[in-house]
Amino acid sequence: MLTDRKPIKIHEAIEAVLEFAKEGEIEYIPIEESDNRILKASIKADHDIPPFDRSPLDGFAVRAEDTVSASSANPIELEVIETVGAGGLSNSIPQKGQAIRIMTGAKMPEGTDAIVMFELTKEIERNGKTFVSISRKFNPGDNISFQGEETRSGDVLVEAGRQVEPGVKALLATFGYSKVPVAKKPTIGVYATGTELLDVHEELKPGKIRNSNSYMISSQISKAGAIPKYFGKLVDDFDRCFEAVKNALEEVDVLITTGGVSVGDFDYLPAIYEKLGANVLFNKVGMRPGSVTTVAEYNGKLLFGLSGNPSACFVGFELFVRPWVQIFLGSKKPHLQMVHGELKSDFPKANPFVRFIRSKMTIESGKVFAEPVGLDKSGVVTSLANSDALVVLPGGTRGFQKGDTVTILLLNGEGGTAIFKEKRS
Ligand SMILES: Nc1nc2c(c(=O)[nH]1)N[C@H]1C(S)=C(S)[C@@H](COP(=O)(O)OP(=O)(O)OC[C@H]3O[C@@H](n4cnc5c(N)ncnc54)[C@H](O)[C@@H]3O)O[C@H]1N2
Ligand code: MOO
Ligand SMILES: [Mg+2]
Repeated sequence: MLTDRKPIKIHEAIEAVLEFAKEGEIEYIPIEESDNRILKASIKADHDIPPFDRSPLDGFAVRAEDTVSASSANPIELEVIETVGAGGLSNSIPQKGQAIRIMTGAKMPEGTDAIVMFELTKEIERNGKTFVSISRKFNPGDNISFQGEETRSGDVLVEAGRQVEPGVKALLATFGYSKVPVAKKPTIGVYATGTELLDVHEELKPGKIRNSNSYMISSQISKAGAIPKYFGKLVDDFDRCFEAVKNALEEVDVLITTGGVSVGDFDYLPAIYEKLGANVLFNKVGMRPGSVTTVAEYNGKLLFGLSGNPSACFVGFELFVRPWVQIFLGSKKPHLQMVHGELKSDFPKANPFVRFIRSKMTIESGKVFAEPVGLDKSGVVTSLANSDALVVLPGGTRGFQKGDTVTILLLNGEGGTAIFKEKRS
């Protein structure tokens, strides 16, 4: 067993993984299924918005010149010759002294050049005809929503690499994208290793625990935008694990294993990588939790050997696997978003290595705070349910106090452009 492992820096490990990053192919999917997918092409306006001059009000389309002499002392009357609703078109061209009743969104009738809202008018019925009384002057162009005033044909409205959110979806629909060009999702295989693991439906037995990692990791894979393919759990048996890993690799873009990656007698992943002839990028990282995270490459495919300890497994995924997925999808912000904020409680433990503390982020009076949650050990699972951020405490430090400014990595949200880089180690 290889026990003299040399830890590398976190950013070096991330960079080593991203040497094997590649962008996936494009696929066209129905707009209804495009939520949260990443656009592979920018959205370009292929027509003006609005596409025609239209009324922004319910009222009357008039010839402005007819209103020149109108005042409250001297209102003018125009004959209403037609009514047009949104989606309809006028059939007549108003002549001097005539107007068209018009609704919001309807195309401006030919021959009219101003809109007067209902509230500024009075309607009069006389001799079977309808007239509208107007008591002020309107200028040509008053209250018209002009063609192209919002967007011109040819304008790029959303860049490739953006996620489809409700506002983006509105544009996709506006420009007729019934099929949306998005990045094809990579498939990421998951094997949980460990003779101690029970299935979720099984009763606890002495010495055994339920397998939580594969569910957690599958969920992290989906959240990162990829497709999880869970192959099952494996007992710690070299030959069975070797065959399983080798075969699974053929079916996926990336393979994650959890557990069996440290220096124990039954930690077989390092020997499996060796027998495979895989190129091990690193097998120890200067961080806690997740120090045993090992990444290997075989025929251009990455094998992530994440720790069996749930918190270490979680952090290993977020730091190393997530950016690979995000780049595959074409995201321009593949890393966890980094902010600075105030520590909400003391953290007295010394940190020989950089420490990622599961934390809850809050914003109070416009200031960012982070509060460590739960027990800070790599085997802990409960704190994960209550964290939405990782507080990063630098290595070589003797603990931190409430009120100290710290770096915080956000687990939710749109991601960031910068790779986390430790200042000291
Ligand atoms: N002599 C040393 N021992 C250990 C070292 C070391 O440097 N020297 N590192 C420790 C650290 S740090 C970690 S982290 C763990 C990593 O161990 P492995 O990745 O080999 O994982 P396992 O040994 O298989 O399991 C560790 C732990 O996690 C539990 N586990 C495993 N799989 C699951 C799962 N699917 N769901 C929930 N929990 C799981 C397992 O039962 C163990 O308790 O090594 C330390 N040892
Ligand atoms: O790899 Mo272990 O999680 O450092 O804590
Ligand atoms: Mg182990």
